[in-house]
Amino acid sequence: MSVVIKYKLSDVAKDLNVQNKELIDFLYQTLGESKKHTSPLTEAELNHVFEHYTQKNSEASLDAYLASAPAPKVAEKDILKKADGTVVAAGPAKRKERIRPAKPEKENKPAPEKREVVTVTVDTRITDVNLDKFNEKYTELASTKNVENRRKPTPAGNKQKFSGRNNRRQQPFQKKRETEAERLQRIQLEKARKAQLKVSIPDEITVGELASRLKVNVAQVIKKLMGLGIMAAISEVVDFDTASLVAEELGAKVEHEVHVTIEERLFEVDEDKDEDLEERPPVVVVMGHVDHGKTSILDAIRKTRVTAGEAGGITQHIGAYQVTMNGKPITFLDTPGHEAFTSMRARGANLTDIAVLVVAADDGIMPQTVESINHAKAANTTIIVAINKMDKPTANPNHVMEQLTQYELVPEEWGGDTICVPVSALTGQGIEDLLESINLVAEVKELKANPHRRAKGAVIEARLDKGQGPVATILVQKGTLHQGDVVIAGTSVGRVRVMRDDQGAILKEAGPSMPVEITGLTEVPAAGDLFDAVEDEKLARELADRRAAEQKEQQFSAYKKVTLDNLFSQIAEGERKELAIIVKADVQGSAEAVKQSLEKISNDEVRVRVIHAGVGAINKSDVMLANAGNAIIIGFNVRPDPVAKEEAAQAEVELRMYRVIYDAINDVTDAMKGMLAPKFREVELGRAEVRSVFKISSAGTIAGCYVLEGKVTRAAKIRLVRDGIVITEDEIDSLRRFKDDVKEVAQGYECGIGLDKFSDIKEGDIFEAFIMEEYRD
Ligand SMILES: Nc1nc2c(ncn2[C@@H]2O[C@H](COP(=O)(O)OP(=O)(O)OP(=O)(O)O)[C@@H](O)[C@H]2O)c(=O)[nH]1
Repeated sequence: MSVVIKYKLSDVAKDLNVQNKELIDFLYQTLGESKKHTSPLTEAELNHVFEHYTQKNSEASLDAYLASAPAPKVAEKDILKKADGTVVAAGPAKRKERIRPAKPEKENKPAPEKREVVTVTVDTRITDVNLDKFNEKYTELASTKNVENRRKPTPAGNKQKFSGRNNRRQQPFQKKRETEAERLQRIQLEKARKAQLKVSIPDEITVGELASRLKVNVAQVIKKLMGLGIMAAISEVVDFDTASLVAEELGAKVEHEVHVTIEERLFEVDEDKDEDLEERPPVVVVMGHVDHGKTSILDAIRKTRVTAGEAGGITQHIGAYQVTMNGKPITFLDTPGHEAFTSMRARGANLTDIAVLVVAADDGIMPQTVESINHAKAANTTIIVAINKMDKPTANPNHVMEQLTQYELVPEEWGGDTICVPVSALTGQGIEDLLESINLVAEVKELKANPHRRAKGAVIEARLDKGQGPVATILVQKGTLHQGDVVIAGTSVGRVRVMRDDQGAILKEAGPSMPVEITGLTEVPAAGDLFDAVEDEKLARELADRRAAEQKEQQFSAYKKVTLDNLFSQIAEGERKELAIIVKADVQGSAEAVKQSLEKISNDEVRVRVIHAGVGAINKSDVMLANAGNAIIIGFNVRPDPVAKEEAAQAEVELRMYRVIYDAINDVTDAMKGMLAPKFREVELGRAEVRSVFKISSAGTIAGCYVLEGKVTRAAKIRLVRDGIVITEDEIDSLRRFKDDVKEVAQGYECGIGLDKFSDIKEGDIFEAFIMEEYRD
């Protein structure tokens, strides 16, 4: 930003004792600036001019100067004498006068040009002219003439430097000079402040806020933005890049203001680099219908490690364990059923890589098998089918495989990609095959994690031990957990005191996919809570406190679970594009029928997706699945069991019971449409022709009409059409037959119609009567 100093060119010329024209030419030639004698010169121009003339003068040499200008010398000498009261050596004084300020003459007004020269030098120096440069020049001059310099040395040496303060002698101009000095000083200060001004700008900032942070006028910011091709009003938001461009243009130093959450400060949020990733064991969950042998298979698998010669010992139940197959460890979540699985998924922790679906070979696929399939699919987990109880004579694995195909699980041997392994938990037959298959799938999945970072994972289960305090089994998902690490799990913080594996062995560290039991937490975390090893315990406690407060708050303000009542607001707010439904019915046929009918009612705004359709009472597992997938449950001719009812109430999962399919379909359809913005369409009622127009003082303009077709009702709107052009649309103010107000007038009858606002009715106008009708698709 250039600072304009209000020195007219003519004044400067006078000061420098040159012709206006000379200065004008000089500026034009050197700077390309066309100036008039009245034009004010900017600070830069003044500097330029001053430098030029100073150099010119110095080149002339003092001797020559003194010798060649006796007349002014006398005058200046006089001035000096009078102002100082002392006689100052002529030579240096002469030189000083050219560059030194203030030799005002109280009684004898000095020659104007002399005064002005001084004034200019003072002012120029006070602005940001590089004083050193001029002092240097003066030093050179002074040193060459030092011998002749007979004046008393000044305190700064025997040369006088420009100081900006040696202007005391120019009394008549004192005031003006001071004002100018102050002004220039202020400008200088402002400049200095601007140069130093540091602004911190967030990712987004309003124009007004930016201006206030830059300590400038909003108009200036808007102008700069316009320069960048951005039209933005005071309240509009600009991004960091734009704002920083503006700020820099206005001379400010920009800092990026970043809001860092506690989580960001606490957790390592950066993505792992590919080169840091290392192979990790797969995490496997065993699922299936009740009594198909989940527990037996988990036990059978656990036994393999004893037979495989691994360190045996007393196996303690820690909710997860590892076995090694062909040198490769596999982690099993020892939680039959999908409880942990779903509760974790509801919290966003997808722990499992592979689901072993246990199907009894003699029983085939049962309702909970289907649930399990749906759970696994919803979690994007690869399914391996263990066809169990192969030792039984009634085992029919082919039948199981056939059934599986109905659920898009086509066995490998039939050309699909689902591995089916016949096993017997009882005899141990096929268990190793199962483990090998798991390794195979794991290999294909290329499961990797970075062990070289702070540990991150999830709580599998937790309990309060009388002796040890809170004990939690956690699964490390990435990083390595060390004894002594500070961890935060949900609202619980603590230092890992003792860390054990599933066989009770004390560990110092645990890497990815390793399940361990830890003590040292301050409170018992919930299964499914995510845990993070952190560096800053204090910050972790702060986060835990905040989480606890948030949890409380959430309990009070109902969590926005989808219900048929709020479905629409959620759709309208763009929060919901899909309505997930779980269907439970009395018989498979109805379940299928309800499922298909529901899926058909998807519309543009929302897709209905039945994530699970099964037979039997609504159970806890349905509620958990609904909770994890934010679904509603529709029961057809079935009831929820008491546990499910309680769980649903707690988790705020909506349960809807129907006895007629049609009602269920209708409710869902209504809920989906109910919140749509109402749509209107026009319904034509009839047309009337204006045959005469009356002006009645009490009623205004009345059109005497004849109803050509349809009818005209009192509530109708009227579109007035004249020669095929719509003149206006209005409402009916009065509708009369003879003297009576009527509700409607049918085709072939005459009536008088007064419009609400429009009165410029003409004979021959056509009144089209219509109503607006709300409708739904
Ligand atoms: N013959 C035979 N019986 C088995 C086999 N596996 C399990 N069983 C039996 O089937 C019954 C149920 O086995 P569990 O392992 O408890 O089945 P589960 O799926 O864990 O059952 P829940 O935990 O109740 O859901 C037990 O009586 C087991 O002995 C097998 O391979 N062959």
